[in-house]
Amino acid sequence: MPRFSAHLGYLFTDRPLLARIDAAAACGFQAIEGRFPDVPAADFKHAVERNNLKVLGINTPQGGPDDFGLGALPGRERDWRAIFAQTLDYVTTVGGLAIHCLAGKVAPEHRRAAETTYVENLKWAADQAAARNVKLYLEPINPRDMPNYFLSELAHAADIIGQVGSDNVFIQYDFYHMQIVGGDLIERFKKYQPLIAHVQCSQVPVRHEPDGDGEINYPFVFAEIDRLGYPHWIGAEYKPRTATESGLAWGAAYGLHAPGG
Ligand SMILES: O=C(O)[C@H](O)C(=O)CO
Ligand SMILES: [Mg+2]
Repeated sequence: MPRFSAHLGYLFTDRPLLARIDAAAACGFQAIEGRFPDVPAADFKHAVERNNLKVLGINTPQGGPDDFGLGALPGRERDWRAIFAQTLDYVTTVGGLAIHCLAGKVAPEHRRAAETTYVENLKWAADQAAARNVKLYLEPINPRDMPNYFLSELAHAADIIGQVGSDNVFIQYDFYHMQIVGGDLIERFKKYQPLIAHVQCSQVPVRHEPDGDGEINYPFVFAEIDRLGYPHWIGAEYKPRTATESGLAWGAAYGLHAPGG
């Protein structure tokens, strides 16, 4: 049976972060994930515990306003180590499982250097994380939404993981990005399944609820990955059409509901 986690960077965004945690639990989510939190870790932990939720992955901070992560940025290695250490401390304090290592945006002429930087940064980070029982996730993000983002291809993510050579680095397979960059969602999921430790969902072309209004047949996708033995969570990472609570019909079969429903 598919299990869903609420991505707090996308759902319930009409309220502050700690109230989003309460709202996710009230709607039947049993786990949360998201961007680097803008509240102290102790407050986050308290909100998670009072709602009996699991914390899955947290992103590394984005860096400066023009960055989308620092993991692959040549010359920013010290900054990367600092934000990674900050994220690892946060994740372990709140009992989280993983860190999504944002790669950052890289101009075409710097991609070769960026590859070396990303691999070396991840080797260092994978050791740090493994020592504290935290996994690392890499997520290919489509270049239509995020031009110049270093990691947009699934095969590239798998290749980077091979170069890092750690058994603590995995793919975060977001069906939204995967549909835009290549489609063939289930065959590619099967091919890389041993490396996939988390998936996320939203509709295409508009990134809204994973319901019937779009390119992806989610009831089929959810049933199929379940049949294939996918044991991990599915992150609900979409932009609700209106209030998050009024758009949960897609999740009724999986225990999601409006508060009190
Ligand atoms: O944009 C995405 O799909 C990533 O999952 C993310 O968390 C970036 O903030
Ligand atoms: Mg995603």
